[in-house]
Amino acid sequence: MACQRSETGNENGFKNQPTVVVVIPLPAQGHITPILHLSRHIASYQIPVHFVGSATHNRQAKVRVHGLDQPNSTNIIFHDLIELLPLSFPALTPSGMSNNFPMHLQRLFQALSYILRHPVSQLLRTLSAKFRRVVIIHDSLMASAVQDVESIPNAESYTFHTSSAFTIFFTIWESLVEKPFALGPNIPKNVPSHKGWACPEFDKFLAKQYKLMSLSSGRLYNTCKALEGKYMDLLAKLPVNENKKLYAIGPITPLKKTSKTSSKTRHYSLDWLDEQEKDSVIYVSFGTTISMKDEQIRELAIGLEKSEQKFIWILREADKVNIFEEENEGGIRRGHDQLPEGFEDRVRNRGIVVRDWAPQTEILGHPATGGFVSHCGWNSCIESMTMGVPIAAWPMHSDQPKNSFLITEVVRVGLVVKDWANHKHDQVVKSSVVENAVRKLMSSSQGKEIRKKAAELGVAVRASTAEGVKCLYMLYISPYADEAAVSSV
Ligand SMILES: O=c1ccn([C@@H]2O[C@H](COP(=O)(O)OP(=O)(O)O[C@H]3O[C@H](CO)[C@@H](O)[C@H](O)[C@H]3O)[C@@H](O)[C@H]2O)c(=O)[nH]1
Repeated sequence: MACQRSETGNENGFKNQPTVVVVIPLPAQGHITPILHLSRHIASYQIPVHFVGSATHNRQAKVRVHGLDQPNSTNIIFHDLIELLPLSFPALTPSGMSNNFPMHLQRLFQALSYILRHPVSQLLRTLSAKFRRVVIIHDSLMASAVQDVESIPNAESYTFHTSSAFTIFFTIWESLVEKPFALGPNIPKNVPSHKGWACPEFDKFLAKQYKLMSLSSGRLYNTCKALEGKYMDLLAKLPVNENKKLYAIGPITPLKKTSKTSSKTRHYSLDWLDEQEKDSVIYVSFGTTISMKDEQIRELAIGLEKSEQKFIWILREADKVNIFEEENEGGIRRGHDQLPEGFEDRVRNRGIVVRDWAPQTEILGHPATGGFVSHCGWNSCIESMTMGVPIAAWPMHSDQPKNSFLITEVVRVGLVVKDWANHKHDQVVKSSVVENAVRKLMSSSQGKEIRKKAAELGVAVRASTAEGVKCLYMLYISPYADEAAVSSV
């Protein structure tokens, strides 16, 4: 390796190193998690990583990541660039979009992407005086915060996309009035449109960030060729990506095998899974931006009960702007009122409802987990596909309908809970629909076929980790490493 490991793990210990990396996540869990995993990968090359955010969101990153105590984590230096969030973030008035869209986070995104610009710029200047090369990796929605990169000669920025290549390609494609080329015969034509799945304010913000992305030297995607090679090729052909380097660096999810040995820190859901048969449990979770209506929670509970399948259900509120505020308690729902009376007693031997932060990747990696009811946030999708677990897709907003289409119609490792093309977004999904979807995935011959396909895809996706690692290696080390070192990775 070209770089030496620092003994101290602090900034001063890296003075003689050629490269430093600065990462800037969007302040939402679905964006913080992948950029933190990416930071750990980079840090494992003995490159210092400066992780930038508000004090609140940096704390959130550290509290919720599973396994930050790995040795290379000492190479990650957190910068609380603003102490406390200086503004209050009331929800914007919804204007005709899906009820599920996280409007309260939208105001936070807008504010932070601008507030961070000045302190980020100062940090970059300090680092540029100490290191030969400053590499900035920013979330695709935080381009505003890094726009001063242009004025720093030894700095270059890369855009990190946290959604699928498929969704990003079709979102851009949809927005192009004049199509720059024809789509081939094997490219689906009936991909769900973005319209109605977000909100006009978000679309305006997205357009602004995408415009500023022209300043970056390349794009990083949390995907791999085995999964989305075709869509990476299409992205490369888009005019917006002309002269840009595109890297499929995924999967960046840690490929941690679930250990059977119990420990004090091990989550109780994993101990419960140890008692269950292989592929017998369905995991139910809707990420960190969705609060279901009480009526929907009841229908889901009845559907799970009637399906007679074993389950782990993560029942949480959407994250608020500050997850540590007392009234939010990190998304934990207070009381059990939303569940049908006696529900938890009746399902005691075959289901558990989890209200705290669950170790999702370990649950998905457990041999007893045989299916996943998911909203199709991209992290959940790629974590599930990496672990070879099939998905019952229940998209709610933003990129989720397109991700769901990719899972169910393109790579075919899942089935839809509901036909969303003909469904009002805020309409309650009935218990019978949930029951049928869960049964189909867990105990029908069609479900068995899908599970087999998901297991095969999992093997290919896990094998791609080496390819993703090579991409990262070339991105961060190659200007200073010899060819032999590059090809040996
Ligand atoms: O108890 C929990 C709940 C969630 N997670 C993790 O939290 C992340 C959630 O991410 P994701 O599945 O992508 O869902 P969201 O939180 O909804 O993600 C937002 O960000 C994603 C990435 O851009 C988008 O694809 C989604 O639509 C958007 O809602 C995943 O890594 C999960 O493993 C846990 O570890 N434990």
